[in-house]
Amino acid sequence: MPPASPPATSSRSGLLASPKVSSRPRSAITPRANLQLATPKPPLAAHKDNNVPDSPSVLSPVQGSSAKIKIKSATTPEARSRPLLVKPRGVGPPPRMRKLVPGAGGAYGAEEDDERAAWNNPGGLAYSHVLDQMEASSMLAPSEAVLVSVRVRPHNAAELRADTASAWVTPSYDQRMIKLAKGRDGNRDDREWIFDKILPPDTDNARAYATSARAHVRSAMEGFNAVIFAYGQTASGKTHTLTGQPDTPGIIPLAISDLFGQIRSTPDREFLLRASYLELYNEAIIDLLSPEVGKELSLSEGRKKGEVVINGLTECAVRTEEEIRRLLRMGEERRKVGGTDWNQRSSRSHCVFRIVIESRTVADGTRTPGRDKTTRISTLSIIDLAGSEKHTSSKERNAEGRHINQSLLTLKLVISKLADMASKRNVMHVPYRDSKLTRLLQPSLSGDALISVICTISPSPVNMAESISTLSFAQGLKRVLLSAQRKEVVDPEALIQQYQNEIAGLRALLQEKEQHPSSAPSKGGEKSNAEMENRLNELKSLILTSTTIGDGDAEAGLRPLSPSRLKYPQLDFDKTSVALREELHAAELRVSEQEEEIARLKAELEVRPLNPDQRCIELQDEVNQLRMIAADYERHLREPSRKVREDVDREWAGKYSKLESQLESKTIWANRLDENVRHVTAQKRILDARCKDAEAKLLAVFEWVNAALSETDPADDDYDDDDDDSDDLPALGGGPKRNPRISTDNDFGPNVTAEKLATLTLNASRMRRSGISNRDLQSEFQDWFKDSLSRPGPPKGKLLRDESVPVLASIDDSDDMF
Ligand SMILES: Nc1ncnc2c1ncn2[C@@H]1O[C@H](COP(=O)(O)OP(=O)(O)OP(=O)(O)O)[C@@H](O)[C@H]1O
Repeated sequence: MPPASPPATSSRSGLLASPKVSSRPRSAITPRANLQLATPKPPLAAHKDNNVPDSPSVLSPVQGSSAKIKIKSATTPEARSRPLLVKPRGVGPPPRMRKLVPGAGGAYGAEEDDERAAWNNPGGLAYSHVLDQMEASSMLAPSEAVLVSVRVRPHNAAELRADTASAWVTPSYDQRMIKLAKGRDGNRDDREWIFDKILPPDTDNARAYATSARAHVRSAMEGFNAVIFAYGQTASGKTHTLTGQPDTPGIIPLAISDLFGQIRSTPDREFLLRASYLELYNEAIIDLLSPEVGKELSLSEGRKKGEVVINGLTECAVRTEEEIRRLLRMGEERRKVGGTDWNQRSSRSHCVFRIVIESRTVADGTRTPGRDKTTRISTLSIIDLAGSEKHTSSKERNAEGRHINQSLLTLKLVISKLADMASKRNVMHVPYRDSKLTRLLQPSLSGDALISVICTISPSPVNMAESISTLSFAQGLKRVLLSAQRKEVVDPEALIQQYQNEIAGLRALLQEKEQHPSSAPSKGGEKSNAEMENRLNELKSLILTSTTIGDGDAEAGLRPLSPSRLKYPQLDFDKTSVALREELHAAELRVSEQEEEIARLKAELEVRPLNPDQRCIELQDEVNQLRMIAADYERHLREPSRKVREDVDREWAGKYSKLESQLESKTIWANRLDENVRHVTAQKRILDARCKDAEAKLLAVFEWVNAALSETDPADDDYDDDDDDSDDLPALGGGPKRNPRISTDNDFGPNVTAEKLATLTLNASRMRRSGISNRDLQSEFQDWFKDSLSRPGPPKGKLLRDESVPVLASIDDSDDMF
């Protein structure tokens, strides 16, 4: 069964200050830290452990210490205001004796001067340790100063291509100093910076946690508000440091593990943990754990001066590491990241991961409250600031960048004002309200929390200006004064106290019901036993003690450093036990199936003949038989198909030849038709010409006849030679009476003979004599003539070879119409 998701409470909560839970009246939820400080705060020992990063908590107060509640710095105000840029002249070797020793891959340098170190440190004490002791007087007490570390990331691939040299070095005589390496021209900017820790590029996240965060995490368990944040230009390694990767978990996952480890090793206290996660994107506060994705939250003033309340922030009570990790993953999926010109996954917002820790004493590891009635309430806040950045090629990124730069600028200003205040300079106003980031950080920056800042810088000379800017910000931070105090309150409304009260009430009720099962429900109301038991179990599970936290969690807490994790990097150690159990079950099923299969195969093998040669022969036979069958099958398979194909071929060949002969005769027909068309066209042309000729001739004939008629006057005796009708004919072809206008030559064509003309003329004269006028005669004659012309002649075509194709005989040129 999957573990129940952690209960979420929506609260009006002050970030980095006193936790608030909305279920309680606002007046009751503010821990009265200033009123009820019970346990004195002992001096913290961070500086002693500077060179032993893996040692236990360095800021945890020693139990039972009788030191003052608020630790004052051993230094004078003058010492506090002294700049932290300390150059240990007179201690370090003279510059000419130092030589630059490239770090791994030449990426980072460290100056080495063994001779000088031996000379200066005859006892063999680590040089930096000597310096630690020397510097101690000029440093603020850790409880009052911000712990500032500088982490130089390794060169990335692009930087390595451009220039493998690091812009920064840490001299071997002072592991807390960082300074600029010699430039290409051999010159060097002489500036040096000293911080609490310098983490060179080869530092892994586990070491970064041990040196820069563990003390703060453990202090938070002890009841001090603690803030850890990463600051640096974009792509300098803030997210890598805080979140990390599955194989190199960052400060947040390591802190979670550490918290649970601490609970395990503190049998005299019980704890209640609540987690929240928010981001500050373009000046809007977004709740990353709210069921309503992208829920925007508002800020308001708390009741105390400088207190800031985030209204409606979701806080989830968590029981196991896995639950917190799940919440973290959820928040990380929701937070705004985007590709920029410098970082493929750049954080586009400031993110705050926060755990509220409540704890109380218990007697001997039991749930019985101890004699101390106070509840410690503290907040551990881990903040991944978005990186300052230059103008990018994306519009959206530029808008985000403006907001990021603006809020970081305000943060710088606030820090510088606070540093001035610490130096007793007259500061009228600290501009917390100029950005939401500084408003959120106000309670911590104004001194209510232990602060550790990891400033990340790039090793590349290209980013030198930004790195120097980061270092000066870090320097300002070192001058800020803190006055964190343990938050121990006698608060009946502390959540852990409320839960304990409810647990006690439920237990009493259940006991009463057990003793008097028949009695009417009294204080328990309508709740059934089962409901009460469920609630009781839920509450019990939320209150964590060394006995309720399983070893698994504790082991998981040290995952990053565990040998198993190192040995099996491919394994997902973050899986829930339920998921792992399911996987195990599935794997077991598969194993049992495979075992069955193995058994079956074994049985089969046993009944097989053991002689391998025999088996080979058998198999060879089988193969041969199969080959024969296949060949036969192929033969039979091919036979019918061949026949079918032949039939089809034959059928199509017949069709083809028939169509071909049809095509041939059609072609002949078409050719002849074409020939005839051409022939007819030619004949038509001849006929047209002849018609024209005939018409011309006809006209000539008309003219001639008309002329003959007009010359043949019936009254003229000259024409009437005898009584014979023939006398009526005009004299043609010459004669004494012939009209001279009438040509005697036959120029009407060979067919219009003189006889024909004579007949015509005779007819005409006969008609005239019978009283027909000249005009009528002429028209009559014309009709006759036309009639004779239009009378159809005999068909002149004849059919050749094919009956359907008439082939016309040529018109005989001699075949005149007349
Ligand atoms: N110490 C380191 N060791 C190995 N890789 C690192 C280290 N620091 C950073 N990187 C790599 O450099 C790249 C940029 O780092 P990261 O995203 O942490 O930068 P950032 O400062 O959070 O940037 P931004 O402000 O844009 O979010 C990442 O690919 C990261 O894995």
